[in-house]
Amino acid sequence: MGEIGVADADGQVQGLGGAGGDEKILVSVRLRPLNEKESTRNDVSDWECINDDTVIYRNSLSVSERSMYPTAYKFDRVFGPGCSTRQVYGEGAKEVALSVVSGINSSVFAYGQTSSGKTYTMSGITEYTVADIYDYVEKHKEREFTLKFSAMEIYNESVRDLLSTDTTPLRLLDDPERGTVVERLTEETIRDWNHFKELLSVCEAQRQIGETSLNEASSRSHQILRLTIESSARELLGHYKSSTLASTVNFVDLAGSERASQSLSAGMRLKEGCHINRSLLTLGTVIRKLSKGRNGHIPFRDSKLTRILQSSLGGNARTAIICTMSPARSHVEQSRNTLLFASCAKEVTTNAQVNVVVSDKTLVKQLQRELTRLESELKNTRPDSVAPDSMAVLIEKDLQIEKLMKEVAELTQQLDLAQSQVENLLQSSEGDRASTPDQDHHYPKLRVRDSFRSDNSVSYSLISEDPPSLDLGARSFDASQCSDERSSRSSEATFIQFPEFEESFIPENLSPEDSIKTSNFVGNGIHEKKDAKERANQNFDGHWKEVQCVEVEEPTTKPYSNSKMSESRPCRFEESNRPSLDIKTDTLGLTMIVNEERADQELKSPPLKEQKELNGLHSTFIIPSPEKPSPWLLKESLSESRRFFIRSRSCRARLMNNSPNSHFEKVEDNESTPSIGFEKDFPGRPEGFQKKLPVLKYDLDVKEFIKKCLREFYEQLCC
Ligand SMILES: Nc1ncnc2c1ncn2[C@@H]1O[C@H](COP(=O)(O)OP(=O)(O)OP(=O)(O)O)[C@@H](O)[C@H]1O
Repeated sequence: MGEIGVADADGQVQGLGGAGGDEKILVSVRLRPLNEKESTRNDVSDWECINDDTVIYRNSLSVSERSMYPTAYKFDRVFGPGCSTRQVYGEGAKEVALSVVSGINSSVFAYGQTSSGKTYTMSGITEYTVADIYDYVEKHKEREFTLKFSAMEIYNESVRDLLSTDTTPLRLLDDPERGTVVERLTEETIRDWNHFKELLSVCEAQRQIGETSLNEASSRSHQILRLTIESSARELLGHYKSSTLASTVNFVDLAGSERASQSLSAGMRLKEGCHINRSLLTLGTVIRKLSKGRNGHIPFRDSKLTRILQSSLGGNARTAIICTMSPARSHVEQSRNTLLFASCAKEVTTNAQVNVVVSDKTLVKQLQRELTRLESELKNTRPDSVAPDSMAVLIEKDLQIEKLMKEVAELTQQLDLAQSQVENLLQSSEGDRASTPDQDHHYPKLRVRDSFRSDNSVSYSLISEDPPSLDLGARSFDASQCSDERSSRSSEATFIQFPEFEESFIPENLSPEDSIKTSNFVGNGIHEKKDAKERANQNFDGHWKEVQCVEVEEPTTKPYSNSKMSESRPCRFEESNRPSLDIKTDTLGLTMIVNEERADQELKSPPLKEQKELNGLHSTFIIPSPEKPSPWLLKESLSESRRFFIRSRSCRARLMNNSPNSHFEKVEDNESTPSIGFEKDFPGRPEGFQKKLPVLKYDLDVKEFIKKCLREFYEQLCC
């Protein structure tokens, strides 16, 4: 058999013999008639069953006895001397005993003093029960029953197998499911009624019986006859169609308590009596404690009797106790003790359950079904019920961090490259300037506000990766000429210095997006963050729309033989051999593409517009130096100072002082003209710029900002 389970009794099981659950032990009292010896002694009967449940002490009690002992005892059922054993069985044990056929454990006890009729009663109850079981089996052909019988006795606190000739004491084992188990206890399957009777005879023959003064065949041991019934449905119908019910009914014939003085025991009988009384005392203690509830320690293990009967006394069993007593006055004290025991037993509650035994095959099937169900639940609930756990969040965060780190690394690399380029350019520029005589300190300082910078920021320079090619038929512009020494050394020169204005005639409606392409753009130092983009967008158009031409009146002596300037259009420079194709100038890192038509349109613009543009440039982007007046503010004095802004053929703004020989540079319109790159035009690193570069911090915010600006500028400039 497989695992033993416990289930609540359902209707089917109840129909078989009774319901389980909490219930009190069924306690009955049986008075036997006075036996021959008692009658011989003229012993009188002081006990009488006045009704079915009450027994009274008829003899008059003294005053002291009345305060100590009650005169009436009430139980579930009392049986007088005239009641038969069948009646006792039928009314005091049958219901409990037959619960075994329903899968409920049950026990029937006989408790009383020696010679009170325990063996006499229990022998009858056992046979009646087995007979009724057989009768039940005969009436329930739909189920297949198996009856197994075992018998043991506890003699002098040793367990012995009554169905075996081996007198070796049996060990008691504790099974977590079945409770106390007697090891190697013989269990015989009852074939039929006769077989059962034979087994009973074997037990009777094996049991320790001795002669005492009170009983010629006194039982000197506690006998436990155990009948186990297993049943299963022949057809797999009903709730327990695939299960087997297994339960046990115990018929317990206890050894009788005795007084050594009364039983005249001595020697072996005295020893037997001591063990009997000790185990009965433990049984009484257990019953008394159980009657007060299950709190505290219950000394089941203090004797083998209570240990074996533990489940029957307070566990998974229905229990009926029949207390036998002699009505003789001579045994009144023993009878009171029996009634006291019965009174306590009446309060004990047991909790019987239907015992379902699952076969190994059925158990495997059940486990397989349960496994399938759990797997299905797991599959169904996983997508819905499992929320993103911490691991998923961490993985996502790690991926984000990794992505950001890559971006930061790229930006850092770009910044390093740009900074290196700037350093190279600055060194080159400084080298050129160091080799150039200080001849431009008289030039008016031209300041163009850096729209990308705040007042306290490092200049935001536009540089070209390659030296700008300025020789597209245009005159070159030497940046060193348009910046005086003081301004170039000024720590406040945090502005964009346009060394060249390759294309001044940019159509007014030409947006940077369609007119400017960048070959390289590197921000050297950025301290503006959030508003940089906005200001860049706002001012970018202004730079290239309004800073179209900065010119002053034409010098008296034209320095360019191949150029002519229009007097009526002072800002105009008409070039006969102006390139017919787009003018491409890599200036400040920006390549400006203006086609010829647009340039012509611009050239044909009315002077008023140009003046307006010039004013706009003046008011917005060209800030006169506080040290020196700007040429357009001192237009009248320009002739005197001989400072001019002239326009090259490529509309390059050119700043000239009054020393044509030293400041006018004639540039031939040929391809061989050495290009004056940014490295030459760059006036030198502003002091502020030099100071602030090292403090650039590539923290995440700056890099993110740089990345953002770069990306937007690229998108705007390249589209
Ligand atoms: N109800 C009864 N009607 C008639 N005779 C009875 C009844 N009960 C017991 N007897 C008789 O009393 C005698 C003793 O009975 P029994 O052996 O059953 O007592 P006991 O309690 O088992 O004693 P012990 O504890 O010593 O074994 C027997 O001869 C038995 O026939």
